[in-house]
Amino acid sequence: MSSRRKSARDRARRELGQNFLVDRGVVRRLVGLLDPSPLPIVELGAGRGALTRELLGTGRPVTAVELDPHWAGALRETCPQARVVRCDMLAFRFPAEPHVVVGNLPFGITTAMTRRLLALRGWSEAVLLLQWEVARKRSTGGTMLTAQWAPWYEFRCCGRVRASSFRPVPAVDGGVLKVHRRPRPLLPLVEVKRYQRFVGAVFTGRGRGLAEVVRNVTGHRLRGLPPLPRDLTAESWADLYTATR
Ligand SMILES: C[S@@+](CC[C@H](N)C(=O)[O-])C[C@H]1O[C@@H](n2cnc3c(N)ncnc32)[C@H](O)[C@@H]1O
Repeated sequence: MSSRRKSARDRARRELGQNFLVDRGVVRRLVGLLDPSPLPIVELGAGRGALTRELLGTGRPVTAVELDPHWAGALRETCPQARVVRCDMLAFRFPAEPHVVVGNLPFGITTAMTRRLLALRGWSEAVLLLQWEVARKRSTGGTMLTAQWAPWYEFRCCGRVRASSFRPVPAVDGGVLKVHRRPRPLLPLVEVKRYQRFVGAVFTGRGRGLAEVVRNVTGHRLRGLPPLPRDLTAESWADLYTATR
């Protein structure tokens, strides 16, 4: 490879968060986390196709989304059974029919992509490989984003992935976040905007402890609240919202 092409590849690797999975065990683990179903799979950031090949092995239709023209072209050759779409995952038009989502996401856009996914309606489960700390916090309700969607989704951390499982090796370990759309949401979807404003106000509100914050935000004096917003379960967020509307 010429040095010009090599430096263009190096730049893409950095700018597009190209840390490719090289551990087959991790690849199998990720695909094994999908619930058994015939639903088509959308893979976000397919890269060299380590996950794509394993996903195709399930026999389900696979759409592989990849922004880098080099790897999108290579995927068309190496994974001809997949539908390869070269585009930005943040602008990709997700299928209208039911599907599931899998992705080893580029670390730089994990929050933006997770936010976008949560606002979409067509998928039923997502298996996402993120930075370990992000996967851990999202699954424990410790982030505002998780709390804002908890009545409609279940978030579960499915373990850590060592940095040595990627090439090049990233600075931090990865973590697997599995998100399920709740078949029976804890609040009706029409409440989503109002509920999310409420959670935002509680997370950023003034006061010593959750009870005081809730009183400042809503005027309601409630007993028995845990000390911090992150201590609330999805059910308690929904109950708190209902009790203070
Ligand atoms: C962490 S790598 C994962 C690659 C492959 N799935 C694997 O596990 O080895 C992330 C991939 O997402 C691609 N990517 C980065 N930004 C993207 C974007 N905005 N839209 C689509 N793909 C993107 C990168 O080019 C890279 O191939």
